Amino acid sequence: MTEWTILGAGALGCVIAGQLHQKGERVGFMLSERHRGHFHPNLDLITLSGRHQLIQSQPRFPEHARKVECLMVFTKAYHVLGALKELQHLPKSTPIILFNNGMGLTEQVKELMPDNPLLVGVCSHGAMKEQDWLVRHTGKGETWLGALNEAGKEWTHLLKPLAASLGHCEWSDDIALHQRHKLAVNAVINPLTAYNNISNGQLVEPRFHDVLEQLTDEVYQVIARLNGSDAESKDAFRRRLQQVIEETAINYSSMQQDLANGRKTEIDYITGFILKHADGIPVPVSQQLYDEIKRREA
Ligand SMILES: NC(=O)C1=CN([C@@H]2O[C@H](COP(=O)(O)OP(=O)(O)OC[C@H]3O[C@@H](n4cnc5c(N)ncnc54)[C@H](OP(=O)(O)O)[C@@H]3O)[C@@H](O)[C@H]2O)C=CC1
Ligand SMILES: CC(C)(CO)C(=O)C(=O)O
Repeated sequence: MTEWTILGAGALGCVIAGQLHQKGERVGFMLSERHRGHFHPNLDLITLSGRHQLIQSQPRFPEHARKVECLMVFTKAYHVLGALKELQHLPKSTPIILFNNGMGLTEQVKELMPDNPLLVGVCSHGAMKEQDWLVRHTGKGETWLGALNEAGKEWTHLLKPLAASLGHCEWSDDIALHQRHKLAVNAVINPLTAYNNISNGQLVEPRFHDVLEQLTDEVYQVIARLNGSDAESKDAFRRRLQQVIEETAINYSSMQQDLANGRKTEIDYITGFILKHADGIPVPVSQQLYDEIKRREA
């Protein structure tokens, strides 16, 4: 049985680790430097039903990389390259699955890890870190897996244990399409909620009607052009967006939380992607939100 190594023991990484562990899978955490020399308690995962599940796991650091059998990367997008660079001893045969939100890292990861099987996971589970080693699973979602390079295509067998543990996991031959699908929702909800310091549900208030409409339109046009014949209709995108807003109404988006807590956001990989691919499509709202959030981040 393959051991899953979780790089990025934050909210989502811990929730996925917990679900794998619950199904009897072997799981390990590859920790960041700040954890070295500290006591590592068992991970306390609060499941969707509110039950506490304690997960015992052997903490690992980059010098243990040569033993890693399958690496799942759950760091924020801006930490992915730095975290991978630390794993100099990672075997070239070890598959690496990137789960970060946003896009724009693919080429750099391919350059950095040219021999490893590379995959992407697009995951819509919800997770919240309440404190170090205490994580809450806040929403059940889907997981899509796809290859980033030829070697990655040999790892479709990972689906079975992932589907058994996560409730859903399917293979996609066009994983970038799934990434853009998710990115489109994030590119509307995240910067607007972060900029206005509001919960997702507050976006339906009349004062946000016009800006929400305009941003939805900008993001739709950019993503629809990239998706070509696979593009959803604008109404379908609106309905999907509305559904996420309703289902996560009481939640604060990850970007709102990052900005409100003085952390770096993933704006470069979400709104930054929209700006980069606008290619003549006017995107004034996206540009203004991007500039303002970058200014506040600094
Ligand atoms: N939370 C959610 O519901 C969802 C999140 N996502 C995406 O998943 C990704 C992770 O999100 P989330 O779990 O919320 O983020 P968190 O900030 O909670 O977790 C990220 C973790 O990465 C760790 N990390 C950073 N650098 C390194 C390193 N060099 N080596 C090892 N670990 C490192 C951090 O460690 P430490 O701070 O301890 O040093 C932190 O624990 C993001 O891209 C997010 O957008 C996608 C879907 C849902
Ligand atoms: C779907 C959404 C917007 C939920 O808050 C999210 O993925 C995020 O906050 O990053």
